[in-house]
Amino acid sequence: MNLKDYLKTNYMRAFCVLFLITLTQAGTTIYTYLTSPQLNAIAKGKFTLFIELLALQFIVGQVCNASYNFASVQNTKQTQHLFHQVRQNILHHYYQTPAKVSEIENHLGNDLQLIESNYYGLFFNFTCDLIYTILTIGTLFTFHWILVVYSLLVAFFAIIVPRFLEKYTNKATQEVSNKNAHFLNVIENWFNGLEELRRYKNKNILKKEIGESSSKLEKSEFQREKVLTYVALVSAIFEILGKVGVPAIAGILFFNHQVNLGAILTAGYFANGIFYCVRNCVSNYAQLKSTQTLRNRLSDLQKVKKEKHYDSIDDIDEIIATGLTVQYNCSKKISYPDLVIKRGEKILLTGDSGTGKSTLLKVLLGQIKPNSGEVVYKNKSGKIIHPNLKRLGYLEQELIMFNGSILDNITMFDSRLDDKAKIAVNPNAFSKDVKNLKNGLSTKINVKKNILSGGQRQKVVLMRALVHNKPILFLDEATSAIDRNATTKILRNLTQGKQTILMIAHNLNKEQKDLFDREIYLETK
Ligand SMILES: Nc1ncnc2c1ncn2[C@@H]1O[C@H](COP(=O)(O)OP(=O)(O)OP(=O)(O)O)[C@@H](O)[C@H]1O
Repeated sequence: MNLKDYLKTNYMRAFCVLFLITLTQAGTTIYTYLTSPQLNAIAKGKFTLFIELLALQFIVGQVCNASYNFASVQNTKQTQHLFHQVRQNILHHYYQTPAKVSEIENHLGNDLQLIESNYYGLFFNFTCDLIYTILTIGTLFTFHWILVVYSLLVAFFAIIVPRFLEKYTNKATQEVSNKNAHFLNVIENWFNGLEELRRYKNKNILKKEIGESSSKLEKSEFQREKVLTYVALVSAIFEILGKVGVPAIAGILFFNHQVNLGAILTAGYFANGIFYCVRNCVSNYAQLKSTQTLRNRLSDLQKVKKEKHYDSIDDIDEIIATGLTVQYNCSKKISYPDLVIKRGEKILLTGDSGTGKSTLLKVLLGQIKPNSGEVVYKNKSGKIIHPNLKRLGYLEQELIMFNGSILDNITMFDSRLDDKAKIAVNPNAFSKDVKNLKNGLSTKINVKKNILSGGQRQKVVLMRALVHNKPILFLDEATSAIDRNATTKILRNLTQGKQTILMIAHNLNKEQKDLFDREIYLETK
């Protein structure tokens, strides 16, 4: 994210902002310059000329006022438009590459805010100050070239010295972003379990964890402010040198009859303006640069990744897993028997708790890389293919619902599947549930206030996979919250279909188990 992106958002508007800023600053220079002929008119007793110059100053002042405010509004419009695009691009990135909610929140919230106030907002002020400085130093020529040389010399040092501190400001800003990401992460982790903490009266752990993270964020904010203050401090030394030096030189030139009386006062005004702006430019520039790492990171997030070519999931004829082992950090190694799952097979996966059933589904789905062994997908002619595993049907234990109607949650907002979804209701034992809901399938779901029971949610998510014709379904305890009769009905429907099914389930009765082609039992080793 940089100036080019700002310009690209709308070239015409960006040009308009630049034009208005230049107009404002040229006006401000003329406004100050008029003080010199006004003083000379007073010294020479020309009252009418003095009043005319005063009136001209008034008009110029009003023009500056109007153009500055208009530029400011247009700048805000341009920046917000750019941010809207950035947010869209980042969302696209996270659609392709999943991440923690807190990380996404940090980028879309805090980081963008930081860039808005410390980059685009500052750039506007920086440009105003820079244009004013150039115009004013140029105007000093009309008084005496020595004033220009002195101003340029002091301005040069005022700019160059603080640049050495740049790398520290950059580092400090990055640190604030990291600490903020960590803070949001801690909040997400601990507040998810707030109800449970209340139940067991565990306020202290919440206070401790959030407190520690908040304190680190506070320290990093303070450190950043400290570094920026040092930059401002160094800049202020040169500002004073310039503000005092220019009128002093103008005074010497006056006593040597090189400039008139008005020039002393006006050069003093200009010096105030120049060195105030130079100081602002320097500290603003340091802040602008301090956002560079962050801006680069957000730019990277906006790069559109080329979609990989995948084979169709409909071509999968066989899944073969050989020599699989998985070792999590803090638990013992899980070894799996070799597996061959043929197209259309209905397999029940059972075993004691913790034997690695859910982990196996995640390995087959490519979510977990095994420590050894491999999973290959083959087509009808026995050739290894590379399907997009994210497209396979998968029902996790944690069910994801969206704000929308129950029908939307089944069709995933694709109204072309409405009829299919309505047909799926009966064989999936959902008819009774629909009758009990006031608006049937049109009943709205709010994810924050879930109105569906655990079993009803399982039925909705199962129907979601079925109406989307997923050729392979991995089901992780997909019927665990559904009553026995309804489960039998659902399993009967499921096992009569063409899909390949690998389903983890506990406590199925014989009748239910017999619906499957075979059972894989994972043993504790
Ligand atoms: N994300 C993880 N990090 C560390 N260890 C994990 C993780 N997920 C699972 N495990 C460990 O791996 C082992 C297998 O877990 P898994 O959830 O696959 O078992 P399971 O057979 O599905 O259990 P259950 O029937 O109770 O759902 C367990 O010992 C568990 O503690």
